Amino acid sequence: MSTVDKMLIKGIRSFDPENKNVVTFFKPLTLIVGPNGAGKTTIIECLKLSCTGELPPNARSGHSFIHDPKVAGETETKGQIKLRFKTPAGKDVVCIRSFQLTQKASKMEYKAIESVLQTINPHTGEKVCLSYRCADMDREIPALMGVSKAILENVIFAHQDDANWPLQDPSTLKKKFDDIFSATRYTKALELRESIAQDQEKTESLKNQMQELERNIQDVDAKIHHTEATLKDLREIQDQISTKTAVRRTLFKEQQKQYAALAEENEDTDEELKEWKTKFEQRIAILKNKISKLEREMCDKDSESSVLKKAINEYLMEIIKLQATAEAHMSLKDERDSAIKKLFARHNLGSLPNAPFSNEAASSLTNRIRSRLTDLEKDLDDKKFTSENEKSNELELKMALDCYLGANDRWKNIEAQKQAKVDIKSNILKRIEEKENERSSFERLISDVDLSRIDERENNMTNQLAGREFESNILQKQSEFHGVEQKIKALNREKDIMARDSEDRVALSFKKTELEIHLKKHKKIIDDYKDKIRGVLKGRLPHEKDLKKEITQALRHYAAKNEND
Ligand SMILES: Nc1ncnc2c1ncn2[C@@H]1O[C@H](COP(=O)(O)OP(=O)(O)OP(=O)(O)O)[C@@H](O)[C@H]1O
Repeated sequence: MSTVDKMLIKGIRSFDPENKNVVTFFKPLTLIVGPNGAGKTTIIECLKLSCTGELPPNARSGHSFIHDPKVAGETETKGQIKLRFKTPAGKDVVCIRSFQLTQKASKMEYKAIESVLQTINPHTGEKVCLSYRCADMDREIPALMGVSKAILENVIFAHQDDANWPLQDPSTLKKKFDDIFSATRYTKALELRESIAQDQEKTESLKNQMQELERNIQDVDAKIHHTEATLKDLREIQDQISTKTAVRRTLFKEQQKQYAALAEENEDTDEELKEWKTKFEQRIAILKNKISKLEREMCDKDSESSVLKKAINEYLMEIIKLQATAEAHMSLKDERDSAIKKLFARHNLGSLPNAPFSNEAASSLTNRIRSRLTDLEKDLDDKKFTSENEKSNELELKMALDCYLGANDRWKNIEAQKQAKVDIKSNILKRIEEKENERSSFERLISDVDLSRIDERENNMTNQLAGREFESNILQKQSEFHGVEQKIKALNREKDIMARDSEDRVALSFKKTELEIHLKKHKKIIDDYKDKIRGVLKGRLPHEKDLKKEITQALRHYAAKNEND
């Protein structure tokens, strides 16, 4: 069962818009007691409005339901109802509805501002706020409470002004009852149920029909497949028949033709025909042999013809080449003739026969040209001789010119050097002049200085210096310095001696280690020899002074033994 826990009222009827007025509802019963005009009816009205969204009958479309702004001394009042209830499942839900009443110039304006539902997320424990349109909220809360809106409105939170609704006209009363008992919905549900049942029946029968049809379709499909396969086979057979018929027809036609071609009907016996057949076959074999032989011959002829074709081509190429050389020869001949003509014309060598010249004519003309050429060469040699003389003169002239040019260059160089030296000299003279000017200026400055005063100051200074006994101090410091130098020298000598000592010590330590190594080696050698002697003298080691004697005895003994052996 759904229960209402708490309600907050602000700015509704006589409830102050500034203060939060909270009403807590107790179980199993809450009594609301108060004087007239205290606000009891307002609490019920707020409960009803929260749950159903329905304003009370006397609210004048909300204008008189919200706290009057005139009473509050404002132009606008805001009202709020916050209702906390538990759903039948025990879930806490808070429903918040806010309103606003504004005093405009001529009239009041009522507005429902917002409708919010607050729930608590069971997983996180956080508040979840959902904003709703008023109409949606009015449907949502009765659904959450599990009580119909008509019961909430007309039974649970029935307003005192509407308390006589059971006495209203029958149509209104019926409607209310229908709403309360959800009669229309019930009839609708019944109708719906009936129609669903009918639909289900129809669906069942349709399903059955469908299954039957599917089965039929499957049968038909199978039949179609079977028929298709048969049809395919029949088509193949039909194709085969048509080809066979065509073959038969052609064969028949051929037979007919052969039959028509026969002059007369052969009346030979089978044996004769067989003999004729063998002969025919032999003849065919001979003919085949001939054909193959002819084919081979044809091949040979083909190869021969290809060789000949190649040769023809080569000859043709040669002919073309020869034609080209003949043409070139003719053009050379023309050139020769024109050259002869030109030479004859240039050197006035006489008359010429008509062109083209024959080879003999050309050679005689060439001889004439050659003789003319030899004459010209002779002339040339003569002229060359005279020109050589001229050349020697030219050479002399050239040498003289070269000498002149060289001398001219040298003169120019010397001139340039001379000019440079003149410039340097003028610079030096300038600097000398400047230095002389400087000197004269310094001399003038010195002449301006008072020499007598400077001398006097110098004398004073020397006197002061003499009074301070610098000389004796310098001598003393010099002797001290000498003494320190002596000490340093002595220390250096000592240092050298110590360095030499340390070197000697290092060398000594090296020698000691060497000595130890030698001693060890020596001892080892002695031990080895002692072992050997023990081995020879059967484990006996004689005293050092008898050692030599014993060894010589042993050696002799061994030598004698060896000789005897
Ligand atoms: N719009 C309004 N603004 C301010 N106050 C209003 C408004 N409308 C009604 N009131 C005041 O609210 C009070 C009405 O309260 P309500 O009728 O709830 O009281 P009650 O306790 O039910 O009284 P009763 O016992 O007579 O039924 C009145 O005092 C009325 O003057």
